[in-house]
Amino acid sequence: MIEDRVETFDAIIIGSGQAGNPLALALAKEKWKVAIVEKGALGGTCVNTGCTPTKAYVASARAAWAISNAHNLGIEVPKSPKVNLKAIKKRKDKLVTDSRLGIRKALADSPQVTMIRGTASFLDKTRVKVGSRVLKSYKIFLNVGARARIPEGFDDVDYLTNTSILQLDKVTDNLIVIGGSYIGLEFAQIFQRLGAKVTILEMGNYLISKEDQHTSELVREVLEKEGIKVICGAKCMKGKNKKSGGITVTFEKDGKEKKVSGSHVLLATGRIPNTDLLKPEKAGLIIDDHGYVEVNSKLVTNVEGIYALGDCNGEGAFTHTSYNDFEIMADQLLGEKKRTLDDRITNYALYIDPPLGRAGMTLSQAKESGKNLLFARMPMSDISRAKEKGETQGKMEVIVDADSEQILGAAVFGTGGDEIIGTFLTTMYSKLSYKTLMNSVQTHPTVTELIPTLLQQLKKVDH
Ligand SMILES: Cc1cc2nc3c(=O)[nH]c(=O)nc-3n(C[C@H](O)[C@H](O)[C@H](O)COP(=O)(O)OP(=O)(O)OC[C@H]3O[C@@H](n4cnc5c(N)ncnc54)[C@H](O)[C@@H]3O)c2cc1C
Ligand SMILES: NC(=O)c1ccc[n+]([C@@H]2O[C@H](COP(=O)([O-])OP(=O)(O)OC[C@H]3O[C@@H](n4cnc5c(N)ncnc54)[C@H](O)[C@@H]3O)[C@@H](O)[C@H]2O)c1
Repeated sequence: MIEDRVETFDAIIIGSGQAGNPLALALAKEKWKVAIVEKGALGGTCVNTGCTPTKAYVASARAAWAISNAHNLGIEVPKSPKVNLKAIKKRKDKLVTDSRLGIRKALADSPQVTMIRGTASFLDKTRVKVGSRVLKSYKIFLNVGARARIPEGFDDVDYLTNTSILQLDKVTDNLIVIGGSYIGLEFAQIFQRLGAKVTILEMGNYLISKEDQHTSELVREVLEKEGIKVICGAKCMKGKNKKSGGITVTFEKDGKEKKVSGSHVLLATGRIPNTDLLKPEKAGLIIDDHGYVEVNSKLVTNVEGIYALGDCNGEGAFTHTSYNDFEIMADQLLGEKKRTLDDRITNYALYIDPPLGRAGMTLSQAKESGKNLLFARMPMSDISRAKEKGETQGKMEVIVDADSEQILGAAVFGTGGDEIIGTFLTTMYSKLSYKTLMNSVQTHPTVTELIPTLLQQLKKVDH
């Protein structure tokens, strides 16, 4: 009888991602008996195939770029740098392994936590199957993340994804990147800087289409200046392995069929949530058309006792949003029950170099809100610190609600943009008037010291 074999827990967590691990530890600390189920490597996407490895590669690519461009700062480098992808990968693998081992140790050190390896799927709304084991709980937390979406027409091709490209130990000759958004642009610049010839094919008319067109055009300029070929309005239809090696991609542009060939192709065409593996219908869970589990602002699904956190709930697709889901969940279960998704202000960075830091609304989104707006923009080329560094590409801009005086959104695309954006974000979370920031004295010489100057230039926006 199945009931004889059932193992019962106070909580079952499916997925050892950016929300699952801290939640397991927080619940265990309060003496809950917790099972955490993981089918792959501990730490999920961020640690193994996402943020950590890509940002390690961004650092190596930046070093290669700095050496190639050192003559601009008066340093003569005798010959072009030699890139050793094996060594770059080894450094990345150590960072990943250290992080993974840290998670394994933290979970193993907690006697209240049982780690179960395998793929979990629902039997019903309180029971989950993992191999031959059956687990039961009245509280089940889904943190199953997402995987690369493979578009139709590429099934029979030797394509790369964010996972397999990180296993290469030789830089590709010609890399075709399909998808001009976060994943595509970061890998495109990494590989171009490491010595590959890169072509980006993007279906939309602009790169990173979630941003304002002005930002998108500046990003394109930066990438093209480094030698990356960008083709927008290119819907990729299929790929074909060439007999002589390499791959040909067929795409449609302006109603015409075109082809481009390369030694490798990276599919960066979005992500699909791993909810299909859960057999969610057996628990009666509502899954939307894109595969996300629907949740309310407290992360509760339509089924009592089942919660969804991280990328799989469609409420954010970043490590910090997944971790914030953990914080909300912990507060709802163990704390003051005050934190919800409604408190979160959108923010992220695109880690090309220079990075794009973003907080809150874009200008187009702000215009759609119907509010009275103030807006200011300043090119990085006006900023002393950027000139001194010889890194003057990009801009800084801010949008303010003219009535409440609160900052609605900001973008810092330029040297240090991923860190500087935090100044705007903190002001937004503090609900301060922009004038507080405008009247602050910032350290010289920094890019941040120009934020007060930027705010002095705010002008009314005509809708
Ligand atoms: C290339 C790349 C770069 C990125 N860079 C950044 C960045 O710089 N900054 C940033 O904020 N975000 C970045 N992200 C996004 C970030 O990695 C994710 O948003 C983050 O990892 C949150 O994921 P999660 O917690 O929802 O789940 P994940 O970390 O994806 O974990 C889900 C886990 O669940 C497991 N699982 C799935 N189904 C089952 C099942 N049925 N049974 C058992 N286990 C299961 C999976 O194996 C996985 O380990 C990047 C993503 C990619 C792909
Ligand atoms: N810096 C970061 O924080 C970071 C970095 C990487 C990834 N991420 C996360 O990962 C998520 C996924 O990123 P992503 O870039 O894969 O997905 P995305 O959904 O943002 O972009 C996919 C792109 O592929 C294009 N595309 C789709 N099919 C195509 C086709 N057939 N031909 C040509 N173009 C096509 C789309 O138009 C789109 O621009 C992001 O939402 C982000 O949250 C974050």
